[in-house]
Amino acid sequence: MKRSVFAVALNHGSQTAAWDERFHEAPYKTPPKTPVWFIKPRNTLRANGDAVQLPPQLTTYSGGTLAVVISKTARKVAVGDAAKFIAGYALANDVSLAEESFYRPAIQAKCRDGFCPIGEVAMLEDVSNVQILTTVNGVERQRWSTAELHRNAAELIAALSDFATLQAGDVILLGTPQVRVELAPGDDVVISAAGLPSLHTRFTADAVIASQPDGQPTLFALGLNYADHASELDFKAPEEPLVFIKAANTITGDHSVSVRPDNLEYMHYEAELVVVIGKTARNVSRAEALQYVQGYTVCNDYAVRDYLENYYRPNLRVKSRDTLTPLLPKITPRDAIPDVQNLQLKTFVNGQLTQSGTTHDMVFDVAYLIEYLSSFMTLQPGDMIATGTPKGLADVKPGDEVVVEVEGVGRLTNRIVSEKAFEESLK
Ligand SMILES: O=C(O)C[C@H](/C=C/C(=O)C(=O)O)C(=O)O
Ligand SMILES: [Mg+2]
Repeated sequence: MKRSVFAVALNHGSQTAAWDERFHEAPYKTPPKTPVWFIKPRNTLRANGDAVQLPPQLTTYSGGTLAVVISKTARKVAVGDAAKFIAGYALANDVSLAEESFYRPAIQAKCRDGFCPIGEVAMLEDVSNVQILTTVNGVERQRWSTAELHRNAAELIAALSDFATLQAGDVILLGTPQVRVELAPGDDVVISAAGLPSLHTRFTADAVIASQPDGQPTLFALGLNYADHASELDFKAPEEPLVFIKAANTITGDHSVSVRPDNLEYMHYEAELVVVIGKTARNVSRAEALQYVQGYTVCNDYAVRDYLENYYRPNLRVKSRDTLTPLLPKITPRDAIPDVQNLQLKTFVNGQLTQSGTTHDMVFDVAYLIEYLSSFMTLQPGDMIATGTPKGLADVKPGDEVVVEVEGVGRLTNRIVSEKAFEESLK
């Protein structure tokens, strides 16, 4: 079962209380209006009883929480109907480094190997006031209640399924308090709650051979990885890769439709080269990185900028919407591309060339991105990296035909439809 694991930050009252003053200042400007989603990619997933290696020299925290498991396809679910889409609940551990900022996605803090152990599923009738208990080596270190959460499981299912269709087996972690439990090598951590199987994880300094994760291949994407695109958005080029993750629900195919939500100011295309990982990669050097590439393909990393909030920006509601990541199914083998940093990227809207750039202008090149990501997480065959888009964005409207092209790799065509027309087509 290839599941996606979503999580929400700032959903516990103690977090928003602790950060409230900061959230009224730059770069946040205002407290979050919508759930602050993030993804726990498959390299983070572990089962009950698995050991997890603590990253050396980094203070790491346990984040015991409750997870809701989806029972069947859930699309635009009303809060009152959410119970029909719940298979049960599980205890989980949102393991994390300290979060110094919520502005940009916290990939290094949240997505390291083993940073999401999830226990066995069981049904609970009432989760409005579940006591989540964390013990370390048999001593109680944290106790909190789901009654302290801003949004409950039903509200989170409704909010997420409004833009991302959920599948059976998908999981949502409901959040954690501001104060977390610091971990040390050798710690035996047990997360427990009445009516649910406990979750036991042993944290170690030693290298751990992990079980094969059962999650969806990870789709990484890069923000501002072309200096000219950064400048057209009034940003400086980033000093380290601005990585975000897109969930499987957003991917669609060639000659598909992409839905432009109604009542929008601005939805733009983004022609991008996509790297497909071919071999398990961990701590890979830049010099050897391309040996871990299976090949390349093309995506259109659409963005609905109306929905941008300055929390884990670009947030999932902008970048992980259903149908807004057309991806060419054909993978061009690595050896068919002599120099991946010398490829033309183009976008045509209704036959007119509207975007043109070259992979030579990437701020962080393909080999460096593999070295960077594999330095703190294990990349698996099938994982993909959408490497960013150059200057030349423009709004697209229903009826537009959008073609994105990467020299030597392929052309990807799709058509924009309005949300109204798309919903009509589903009836
Ligand atoms: O505005 C931002 O935070 C950057 C964000 C993502 C950019 C890309 O996906 C890219 O540069 O390819 C955005 O523009 O939504
Ligand atoms: Mg992009």
